[in-house]
Amino acid sequence: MNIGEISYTNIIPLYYYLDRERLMDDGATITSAVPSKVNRLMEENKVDIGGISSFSFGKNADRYSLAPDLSVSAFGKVNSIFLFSKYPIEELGEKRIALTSSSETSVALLKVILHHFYDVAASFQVETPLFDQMMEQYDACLLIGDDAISANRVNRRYHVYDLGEIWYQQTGLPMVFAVMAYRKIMETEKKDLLSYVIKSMIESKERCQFEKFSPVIHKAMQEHGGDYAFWDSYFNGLNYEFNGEHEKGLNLYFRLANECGLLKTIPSILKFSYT
Ligand SMILES: C=C(O[C@@H]1C=C(C(=O)O)C=C[C@H]1O)C(=O)O
Repeated sequence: MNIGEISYTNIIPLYYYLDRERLMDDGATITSAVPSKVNRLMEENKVDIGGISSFSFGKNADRYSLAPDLSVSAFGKVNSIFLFSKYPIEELGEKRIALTSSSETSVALLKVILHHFYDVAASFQVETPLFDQMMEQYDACLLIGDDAISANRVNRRYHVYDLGEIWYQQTGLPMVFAVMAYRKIMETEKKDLLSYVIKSMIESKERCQFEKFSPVIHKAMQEHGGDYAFWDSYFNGLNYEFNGEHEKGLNLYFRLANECGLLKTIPSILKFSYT
């Protein structure tokens, strides 16, 4: 079984306390990459379970299932998914926007937000997430994860919009950026290991929450700089659950993405076949 791990700080709590040695002994491997790559590996059957973009789950809901009680979500500001813009968001009609190649959820979310909430038709181009280059060549750019955090630290020039905040203001629902999904076939092929992995991720999350994210905050400080208070507020602003509110938020996101032509069908999802 190959486990996909998103290489961004925001998802660390779900993986932090995994017993990697035991997983290796049980024949599991872990592949770490940016969300768009984990999504692709799972589509190609090279990853069997992993944190993936919720949008990618929506595209593949016929052959994926959701692991219970796990997500990367926000009820409001997410603090790492930003649109940086030379113009106020209302004025982005006919402007050119660079989109990070690392994301699927936020790329579709930006299109949903501009179309449904601002009635703005911009043009989009996917680019490597390099802030300065993107802003040299475009009117605005979308960055996520650690790239967005670094860019926001240095930015003094551009308007900054937090997509989690806009979504929450407009809908009153949480935005689910990543889900923990697995290929349905794992339920028959690797049932025991699948149960163990999901249980371990839930335990890892709960232990991080119990410790108020302290060890994870130190890890983030070492890897990315920034002080304790910054990362403390970052992790506390994220939400790692998946309950009825998340399900409502995700269903609305899928419906609006379908109305924009981004999703062919509205996936009927969220029936956990694993318990
Ligand atoms: C909160 C975040 O959520 C991420 C956003 C994703 C996306 O846009 O596809 C995918 C996985 C999440 O880890 C972030 O990266 O800042």
